Amino acid sequence: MTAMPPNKMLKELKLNHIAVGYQGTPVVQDANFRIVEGEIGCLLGPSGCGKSTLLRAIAGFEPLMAGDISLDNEVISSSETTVSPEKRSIGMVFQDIALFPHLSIGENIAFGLKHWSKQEANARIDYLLELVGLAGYKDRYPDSLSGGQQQRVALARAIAPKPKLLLMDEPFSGLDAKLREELVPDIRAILLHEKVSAILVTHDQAEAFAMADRVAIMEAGKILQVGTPYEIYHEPVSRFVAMFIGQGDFLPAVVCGANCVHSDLGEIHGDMDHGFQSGEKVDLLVRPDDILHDDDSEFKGLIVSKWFRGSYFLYRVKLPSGKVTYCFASSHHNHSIGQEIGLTVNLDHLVMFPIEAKA
Ligand SMILES: Nc1ncnc2c1ncn2[C@@H]1O[C@H](COP(=O)(O)OP(=O)(O)OP(=O)(O)O)[C@@H](O)[C@H]1O
Repeated sequence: MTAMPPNKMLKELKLNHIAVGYQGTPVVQDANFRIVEGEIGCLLGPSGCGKSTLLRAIAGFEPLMAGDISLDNEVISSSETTVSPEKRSIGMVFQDIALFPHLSIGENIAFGLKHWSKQEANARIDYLLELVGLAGYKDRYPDSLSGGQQQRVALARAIAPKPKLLLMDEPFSGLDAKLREELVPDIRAILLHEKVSAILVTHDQAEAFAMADRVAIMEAGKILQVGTPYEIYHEPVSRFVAMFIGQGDFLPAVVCGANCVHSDLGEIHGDMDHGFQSGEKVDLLVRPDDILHDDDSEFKGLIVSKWFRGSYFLYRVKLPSGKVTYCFASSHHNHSIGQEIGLTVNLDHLVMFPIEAKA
């Protein structure tokens, strides 16, 4: 396979305090985000929070009400100017794959290569088909391909003209869970190989974490936090982010030192200063993997519900205080609802929030 790296790699895409909306009403406000060379970003949030609107603004389909977007230091959108989508060197992949049904796979990929010589375009098509694992499919038609194969072709078509940036709006949501799980790391590997920077829109946390280097969590038109998947999961800046990402519970707790907190789980010592004052009342975030089943532990919980997840059990356990949390157990520890089991607390990174004032 002849490697053909993109000529025009993105250096930086920067969203600077942008507002976007419809009919004069902003639906995204004060959004800041950036991705750099070879990076895959993600806009993650619940339905209706404004992810697609933001993506459409980056693509140039929606004008800005405030702020600006720059691509390699050139402003491509502001409240005064919107460089047209076709002049942005940005490719797009959508949920509804939208391959041209009357064109062969090769012709679909050739669609954005009209200005290329026939020889160069053919070489590019062969190269991309091999890259996406569909060598030999050039003369087939879209309806003879599976959903996953069609999405690979859509990716090949979008990156064929070597865009600086690829925008993907829920590209996997039409595919079944197993296929999605297989396809996501493949697509990430292809983008990294081709050094194409990309932004993915999704409401699926697992997809975001598997795909992206940098994730922006959105709620109601605002970006609440930007970070690596690890930071977002382990260092959420708000209750919303903590609860939107993964499972967990808040336990009432009292601070007992710079890295210490006392809760229904006993006294826990974290691995760094949490910034709260001794004596302060807080809510402590407890994730399923923070509490492990341990036959030898004196600390007990009563199983109130359970899920078999193949390689492990996830239990909901009632603590002696009456609070309920999650607990992990390996898959051969199959206990019944109503049974008491030993628990070990495995929590060294303390995530806490001030107690919310009751209305
Ligand atoms: N063309 C439009 N005209 C008016 N309002 C719109 C338009 N498109 C979207 N909206 C509104 O803007 C808000 C954000 O929509 P958007 O599609 O950006 O959200 P999203 O996070 O991508 O949602 P989903 O995950 O459901 O696709 C919603 O309240 C939506 O109703």
